[in-house]
Amino acid sequence: MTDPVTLEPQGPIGEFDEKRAEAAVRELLLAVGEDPDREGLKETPGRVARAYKEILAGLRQEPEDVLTTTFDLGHDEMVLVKDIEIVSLCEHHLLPFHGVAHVGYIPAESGKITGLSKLARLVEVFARRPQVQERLTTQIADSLMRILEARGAIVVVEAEHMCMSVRGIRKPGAKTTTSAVRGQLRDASTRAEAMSLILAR
Ligand SMILES: Nc1nc2c(ncn2[C@@H]2O[C@H](COP(=O)(O)OP(=O)(O)OP(=O)(O)O)[C@@H](O)[C@H]2O)c(=O)[nH]1
Ligand SMILES: [Zn+2]
Repeated sequence: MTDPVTLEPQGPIGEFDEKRAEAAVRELLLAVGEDPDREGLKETPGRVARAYKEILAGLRQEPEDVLTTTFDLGHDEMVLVKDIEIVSLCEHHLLPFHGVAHVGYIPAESGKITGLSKLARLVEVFARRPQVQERLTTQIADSLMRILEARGAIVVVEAEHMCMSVRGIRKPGAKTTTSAVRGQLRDASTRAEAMSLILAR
């Protein structure tokens, strides 16, 4: 039998259906044996729905939406922004993973540069989606190459996954590091320079 929920109007792809999220949270509370109508939980489905809307806002954004401001500064050497805090949602368990991203690129020959804050905004676009850390890392690097026509890109993400610390194997503090290196940053010496800047404290 077809699930009646799937027959409801879907709206445009990517639209967040707050009512549906609310109903799902109410259902989850029932499934765990709670009473969603008790005083303390009455507002919870609505709160959780709004929280997910915020945490998953990147689903309704494209990298092109944020890498908008570009200047021609004639700077053709590496630009690196370190320690951009990230909170994302592991797509396997819908539990957060959090840590930092380091994002660097070598601008296009033309000197096309973006604002520094836009690099952090780019990270947010991809972090605020159901993710795996590897895909988050490569999507950021690939967007820099494609949209800024960068000659090289390097992205390193270090994160702790709640699905590894609060459940399952329960290893709080374990950090996962992923990297994506593109274009000229694959050259051994350029890559080594970038990594030493990233690792410097
Ligand atoms: N590669 C990768 N794995 C992830 C990420 N986030 C979570 N995982 C892993 O996804 C895997 C899912 O494994 P399953 O065996 O299907 O699920 P599970 O039974 O909940 O696994 P355990 O966590 O080992 O209890 C786990 O090993 C998680 O640690 C990520 O960003 N990247
Ligand atoms: Zn997980």
